[in-house]
Amino acid sequence: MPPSPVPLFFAADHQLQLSDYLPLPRTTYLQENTAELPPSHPSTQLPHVTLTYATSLDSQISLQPGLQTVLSGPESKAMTHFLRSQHDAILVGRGTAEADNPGLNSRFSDDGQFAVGLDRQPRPFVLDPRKKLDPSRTPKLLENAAAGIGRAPWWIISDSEDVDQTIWTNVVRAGPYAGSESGIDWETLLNNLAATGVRSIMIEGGATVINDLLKAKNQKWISSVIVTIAPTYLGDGGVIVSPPRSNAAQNEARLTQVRWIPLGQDVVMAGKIH
Ligand SMILES: NC(=O)C1=CN([C@@H]2O[C@H](COP(=O)(O)OP(=O)(O)OC[C@H]3O[C@@H](n4cnc5c(N)ncnc54)[C@H](O)[C@@H]3O)[C@@H](O)[C@H]2O)C=CC1
Ligand SMILES: Nc1nc(O)c(N)c(N[C@@H]2O[C@H](COP(=O)(O)O)[C@@H](O)[C@H]2O)n1
Repeated sequence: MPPSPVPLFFAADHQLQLSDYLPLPRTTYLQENTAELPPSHPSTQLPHVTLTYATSLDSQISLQPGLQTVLSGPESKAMTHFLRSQHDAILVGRGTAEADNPGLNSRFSDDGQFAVGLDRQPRPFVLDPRKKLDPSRTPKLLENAAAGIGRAPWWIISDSEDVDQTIWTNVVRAGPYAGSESGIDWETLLNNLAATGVRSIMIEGGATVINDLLKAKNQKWISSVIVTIAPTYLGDGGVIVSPPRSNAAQNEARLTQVRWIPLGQDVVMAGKIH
């Protein structure tokens, strides 16, 4: 089969334009053998958090709950894969894991030619505080890890869940969890992630995760926002990104240091939130 053409993202070296929004170059390595990791990380620094997703013009990230919807074109999708290679970890909510059966690995090298090696793959984390997800419903994550083209997934559950260590081997605690209204305590979670060696994490979704992180009280944990905007309206009934307002008089989340990068038919917007 002839090799597929190098996506425009790599050919045009848009990586440079994104560099202000990326974490520091990866220097640490999460090891597959967790026994080799120190019990807690000496640094108290929280990870760099990149919030990144693809949206329609009507602020929707999928056609309906539970349905995976292709929004990014090949160029912006390639950018997402580049971003994945720049982060230690990647996080999605249980809804996304169940709906999409995602791979969450990086499938391009920096020049777009090859898949990156395991040392550049992010660790996938699935946020599932009530431990409702059956790991067998996310076969791609497990297959990628078995094939050596992605890291083994870890699960994020609340403090109150019991864990059967024979099934739930790779677990990070999210602190207490009272329900989706209040969400999780991101500071606790980010501290716990840092303790496993995570220095940078990209958060891809879905809407429940994004809307919680964009709440006024949680925005401070976001280091940068990188959103792909696709030239399409999905219409009523989709999964909407729109955080709840805490103060009607104020814009809840105005981005600064904004940069727009056209990529194929899409535009990518990068910014900071504080
Ligand atoms: N276009 C894009 O870039 C993306 C689209 N999606 C789409 O989003 C949809 C899934 O979105 P949702 O249904 O909202 O599911 P979700 O992926 O946000 O997961 C919801 C579940 O995750 C947990 N959770 C999420 N946020 C939490 C928080 N702050 N605190 C505690 N627990 C939390 C809870 O168990 C909750 O039931 C799918 O259709 C998927 O295809 C997902 C990711 C990216
Ligand atoms: N960047 C982007 N564009 C879209 O159009 C999307 N639907 C998504 N979805 C996210 O990517 C995950 C799928 O990843 P794999 O290709 O299976 O590795 C999906 O779960 C969403 O997080 N992203």
